[in-house]
Amino acid sequence: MNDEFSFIRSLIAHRFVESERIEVDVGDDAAVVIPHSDRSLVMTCDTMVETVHFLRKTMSPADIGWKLLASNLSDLAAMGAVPTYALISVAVPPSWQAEEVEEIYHGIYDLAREWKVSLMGGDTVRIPEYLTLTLTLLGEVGRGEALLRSSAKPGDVVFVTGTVGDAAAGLHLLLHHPDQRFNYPALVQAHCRPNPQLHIGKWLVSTRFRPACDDISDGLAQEAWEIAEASQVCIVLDREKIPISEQLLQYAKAVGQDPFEWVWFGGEDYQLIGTVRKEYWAKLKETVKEKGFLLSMIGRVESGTPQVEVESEGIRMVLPKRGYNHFADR
Ligand SMILES: Nc1ncnc2c1ncn2[C@@H]1O[C@H](COP(=O)(O)OP(=O)(O)O)[C@@H](O)[C@H]1O
Ligand SMILES: Cc1ncc(C[n+]2csc(CCOP(=O)(O)OP(=O)(O)O)c2C)c(N)n1
Ligand SMILES: [Mg+2]
Ligand SMILES: [Mg+2]
Ligand SMILES: [Mg+2]
Repeated sequence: MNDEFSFIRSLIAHRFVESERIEVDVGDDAAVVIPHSDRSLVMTCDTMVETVHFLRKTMSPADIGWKLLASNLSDLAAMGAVPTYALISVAVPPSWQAEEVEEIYHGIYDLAREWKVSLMGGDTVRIPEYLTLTLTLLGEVGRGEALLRSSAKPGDVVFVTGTVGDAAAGLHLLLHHPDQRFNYPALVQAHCRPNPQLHIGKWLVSTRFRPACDDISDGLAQEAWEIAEASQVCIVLDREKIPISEQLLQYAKAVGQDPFEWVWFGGEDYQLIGTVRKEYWAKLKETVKEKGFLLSMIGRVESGTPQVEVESEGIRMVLPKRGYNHFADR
């Protein structure tokens, strides 16, 4: 890598672009697109840092690219939005080769193609030590239709998509028992190649039931707390109803770990947690089967102190407001 400009050209050579609304493409000082006049613009941004979000031994370059876009798509899914354009900033240290960064872009493009996200530009700089990637993602949603953390109401049903805790168990496996990776493919997949739940987010908007919604990046407990606080309600989760995968239970048993540590506090599941009026739940559940989505009822919303409680065998306890926290040790 001895020329910044030819490096950028090689990175964007294979990008996915699909839009009739592009006025000025990559290559000028900034990109220009024509907005949809009747839709709201949705914006999000998430970063991945080597040693904090990945290590060379936990994820391949293509996995890192995929997950960078997936984590951003997941935030749009949580808003019920449809993704459109992305910008990527890469800060490359001397320990990473140009070919490896190109591999990262291949991972990004694989997922970008799936969701028709056009890469409209970015930035490329050097950094002394650790590879750092930031993706800014734009999307759209109908005016006033975005799903909010603040719309949970007493009486609502709490739901979650997919299974939870797999990504954290996958990380444990990749760090401590990498030789076991082929025995637990779902855990490795959950950590390295999460699938953002955009179909479900978009469908939730289309029902017009106005559910509350949040994506699970920092852990089920943390995200449930975010909804409880934003909506000023008490969320009661039923421990026995939390969807946990067979592989997670098997792996936890094999390595003598408490599966619920990963389920509640692990994070990076990129599933959606939300709440919806009780009378709409039955209708949601019907459509879910037809569409092949996995959506589980895991609790209820009550009035009272804004907090999250767990109920198990008739006993209720406050679930600690704990999850992944970048500054927990400061
Ligand atoms: N450094 C920052 N400057 C401005 N806004 C930020 C910054 N970091 C986070 N935010 C905003 O704070 C909110 C919560 O961020 P975060 O916890 O990262 O959300 P998520 O877990 O959904 O990615 C978002 O609206 C995000 O855009
Ligand atoms: C090497 C390594 N150590 C620890 C983790 C676990 N981890 C890192 S960041 C994170 C939470 C999600 O990232 P964050 O930047 O907080 O995303 P956001 O909530 O902003 O979407 C977790 C569980 C990891 N993925 N890799
Ligand atoms: Mg974030
Ligand atoms: Mg989020
Ligand atoms: Mg996020």
